[in-house]
Amino acid sequence: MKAGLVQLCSGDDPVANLAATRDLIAQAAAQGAGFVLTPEVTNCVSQDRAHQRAVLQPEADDITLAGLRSTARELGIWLSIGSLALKTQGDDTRFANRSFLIGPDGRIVARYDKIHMFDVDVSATETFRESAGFRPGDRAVVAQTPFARIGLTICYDIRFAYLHRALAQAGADILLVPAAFSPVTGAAHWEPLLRARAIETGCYVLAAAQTGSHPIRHGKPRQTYGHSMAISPWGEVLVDMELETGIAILDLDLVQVAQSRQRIPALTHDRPFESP
Ligand SMILES: O=C(O)CNC(=O)[C@H](CS)NC(=O)CCC(=O)C(=O)O
Repeated sequence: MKAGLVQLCSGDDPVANLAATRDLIAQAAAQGAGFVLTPEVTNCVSQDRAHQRAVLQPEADDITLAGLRSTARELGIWLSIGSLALKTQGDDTRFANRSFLIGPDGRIVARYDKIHMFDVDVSATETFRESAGFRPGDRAVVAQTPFARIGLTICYDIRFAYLHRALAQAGADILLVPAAFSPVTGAAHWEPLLRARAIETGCYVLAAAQTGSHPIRHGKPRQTYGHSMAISPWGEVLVDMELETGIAILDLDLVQVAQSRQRIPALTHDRPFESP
């Protein structure tokens, strides 16, 4: 199976983002990818709540979800929509940051709501309060496909080793890490975090990222780190897309998952211990 990473510079207009995303997915499929991945918030990069209220939709009406399900069906590919910002139902009116795995028939095979919220003061000028706009999920997800079992995570989740360990121990061969990482924390932490999660779990780690200066017309400008990456189950960097938007294709060899875990079976060596 060939995988294709799509690196985007989404703005705050879902219509424009959908067109750009479909174009790159089609390029990846044309180059042989049977499994294509897009970044976090593929449909809309925005921190302007009023704008989000105006353009975001609930899952049932979302144009990006409907459009990309058609794309997956037309191209006959597996598609990870890294995430969509969506309106939710119920008393908690915050948005969902939700990832979807789409089958080659356009069916939704799995969905996952980001669990860990990026509520962080990176510096005096760079502060994030994701939980002010988004409501966290509370359920980890491993999806079965004919080629692999796939563990879903989103962005800041990468800092929580226990989630990745739980996904791998539940059978995941591949961990997905769609992201919109901050340039500052990306330069300091992105690659070692991805490599650590691959080494600890013996999983492939596939990380499609947002990159660059986003075309945002409402509210605060936003930059992201880029560097979409693929990491082998042994921890090697197979792909680093640097800063440009576009696609990268790689071969997935699931035998390497078993081989890595045979060499270092740490995943099966948990021990009970008293809390400190
Ligand atoms: O707000 C949105 O549009 C969608 N959500 C995101 O972009 C999220 C929250 S701001 N970004 C991250 O989790 C970056 C994590 C990160 O950079 C780190 O862990 O260092």
